[in-house]
Amino acid sequence: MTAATRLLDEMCLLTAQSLNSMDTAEHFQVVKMLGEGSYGRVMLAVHKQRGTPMALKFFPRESTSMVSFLREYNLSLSFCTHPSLTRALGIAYSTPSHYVFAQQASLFGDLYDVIIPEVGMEEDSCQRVVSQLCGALSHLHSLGFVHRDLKPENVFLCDAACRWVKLGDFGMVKPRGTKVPEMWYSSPYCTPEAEIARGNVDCWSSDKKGEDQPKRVWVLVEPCTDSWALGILTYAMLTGSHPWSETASDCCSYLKYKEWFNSLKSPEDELDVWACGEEEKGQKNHGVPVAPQFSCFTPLACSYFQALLDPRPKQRGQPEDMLAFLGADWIREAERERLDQERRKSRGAIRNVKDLDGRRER
Ligand SMILES: Nc1ncnc2c1ncn2[C@@H]1O[C@H](COP(=O)(O)OP(=O)(O)OP(=O)(O)O)[C@@H](O)[C@H]1O
Repeated sequence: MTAATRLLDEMCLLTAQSLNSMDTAEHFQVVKMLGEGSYGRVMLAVHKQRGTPMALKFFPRESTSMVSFLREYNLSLSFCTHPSLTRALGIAYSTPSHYVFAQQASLFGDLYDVIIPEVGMEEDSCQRVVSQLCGALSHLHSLGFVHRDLKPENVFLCDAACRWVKLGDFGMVKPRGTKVPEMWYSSPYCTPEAEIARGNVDCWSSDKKGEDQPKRVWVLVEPCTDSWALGILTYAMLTGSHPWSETASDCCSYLKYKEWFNSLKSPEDELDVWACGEEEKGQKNHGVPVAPQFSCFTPLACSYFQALLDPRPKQRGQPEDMLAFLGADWIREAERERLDQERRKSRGAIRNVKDLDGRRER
């Protein structure tokens, strides 16, 4: 346990004693909804006396434990001091139906809104986001916390061009080394190591009555979970799609990726492969061509993805190491022209969809 995680526990105990009940309308004018997730609704509000804008996050009391509410609030208040982390504002209270805390409001939506399906976003913007997220994650990791829920919906925008973004939603954050039950879910964001908990034959055991029960697999929380998610999120930003539909040993596109990954046996091999020409590459790469879903990327970007999307958790690259990959091209020139054209075409179409439907479904 780090000093920071001990302090977080202490602060939760102290704030539990001083959480007041309050009527939102007494102090705030609620302006509009900023977003909604599975745990809470977030409203833009203005302080009635001071005029200060803020995001109020409402957690229904019937489905939220006070402990998890206080952990999210105190973590955001005291440890999210990095400019790319969403900080709480020192206001927390309860109403008869909700627990509520106030956070800095990001007024330009979240990353989900700017990633155009099958097209992605501009490479420059993507690299700006990666650079900021590397800082935000490194900050959390250095304090001993792991975010565990990095995805487009949790990256909030402070301007339209992603010059300033903030990672938010700290509901899944856990101290590094905490024992948690491993969960597999059908998503590319799920790490390969979670497949052990997929409900496959190996994971089932018989209970006393001889009936099959899913066997819980306990694992330790590690920062490499965030590294994996950063790799998938970067792919989504650059292409508007995912490299595979689920990280599972029976998913064809994931298998193709693994075959390509395994063909690069050593770091020296890897450098050799990226240094040589297109034709040579197939041979040097032990005859395994680049996995098709990565063929639009430059060698530099391929190395970036292979570092973060390493199926071996212990060898996976850390966010702070990824800064070295920024600044040069990630998308091959021919592919970039096609994506630019698509982006110009789809801008109007996306606006129409949003105008008609409001917020897209998650
Ligand atoms: N501080 C903020 N400023 C602006 N928008 C925000 C802020 N916090 C949240 N949002 C918006 O509200 C949405 C839901 O918020 P959040 O992810 O915190 O809720 P959640 O219920 O914990 O979500 P999840 O289902 O991902 O766990 C976000 O995707 C974002 O669009």
